[in-house]
Amino acid sequence: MEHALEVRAVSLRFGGVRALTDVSFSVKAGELFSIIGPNGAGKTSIVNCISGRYRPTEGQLFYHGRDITGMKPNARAQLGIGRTFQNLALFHHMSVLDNIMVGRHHLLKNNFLTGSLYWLTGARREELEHREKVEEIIDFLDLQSVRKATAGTLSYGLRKRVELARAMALEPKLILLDEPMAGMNFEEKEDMARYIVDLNEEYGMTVVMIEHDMGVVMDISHRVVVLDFGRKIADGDPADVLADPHVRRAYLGEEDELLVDPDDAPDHPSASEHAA
Ligand SMILES: Nc1ncnc2c1ncn2[C@@H]1O[C@H](COP(=O)(O)OP(=O)(O)OP(=O)(O)O)[C@@H](O)[C@H]1O
Repeated sequence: MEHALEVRAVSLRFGGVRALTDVSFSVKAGELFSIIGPNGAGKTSIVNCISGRYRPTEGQLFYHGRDITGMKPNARAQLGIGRTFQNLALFHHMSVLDNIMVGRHHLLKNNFLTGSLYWLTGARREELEHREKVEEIIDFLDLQSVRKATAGTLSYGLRKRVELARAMALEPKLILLDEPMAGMNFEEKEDMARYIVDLNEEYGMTVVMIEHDMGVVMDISHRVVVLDFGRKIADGDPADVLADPHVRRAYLGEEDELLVDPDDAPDHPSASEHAA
């Protein structure tokens, strides 16, 4: 499988704070890949480096073999890298439909200059195509009943779903999800997990997700990377990562968060066998 993303020896400093130190990992095209780690481990920092919000102090990033280290976020979005944010970034006064349409602006070929020639140019056809795509996403994420609602009036779980819809509207090949299930109740999490699996499987999107809910991460991820104090301490398939003694130690004191016992996960050695 081709690498969709390669993070090569990335370090990031904010003054004296070392948010990331020499982090390397790669994500294969079509993978559902998760980034985990205790609070302050550097998860959002690495996602911001991938999306272009932050520029690494050292190291390089490659997207399908192309060096994107110095590229602006917009240029990365045009290449097919989409994202959602930890804190919702919706236009609260706008409808669900319009919020999703905003997600397509990178794909608009016609602008206000050609807008005056609306009926003569391809602008009308283009708008219809965009509408169709938006309707497809609304169906996929079961947002029909709220499509005209003002985004700010929706429940938190629904707003997270609209944010996912807006990120999907860009038709990314790689989607970065920053805590897509944070603040959700059990049912909302189950729904969101299903949508994420479906967009990976049905749309073939490569998914890179930060998520704190270990049960969900271990359930749906193909591979996992673990950060601690800005350094990578493990990566591999979920069962191996759970059984890794470094990972278990990193979560000591947060043991309640490591909800899945490695002995319950299928087809892997126990922590003690692994350590032996
Ligand atoms: N803009 C910034 N300026 C200064 N320090 C920052 C900035 N962003 C992150 N940091 C620091 O970098 C480190 C890693 O933060 P980051 O937000 O990436 O961690 P995280 O794993 O996403 O944490 P959480 O799970 O709490 O969201 C922390 O020490 C944080 O305080």
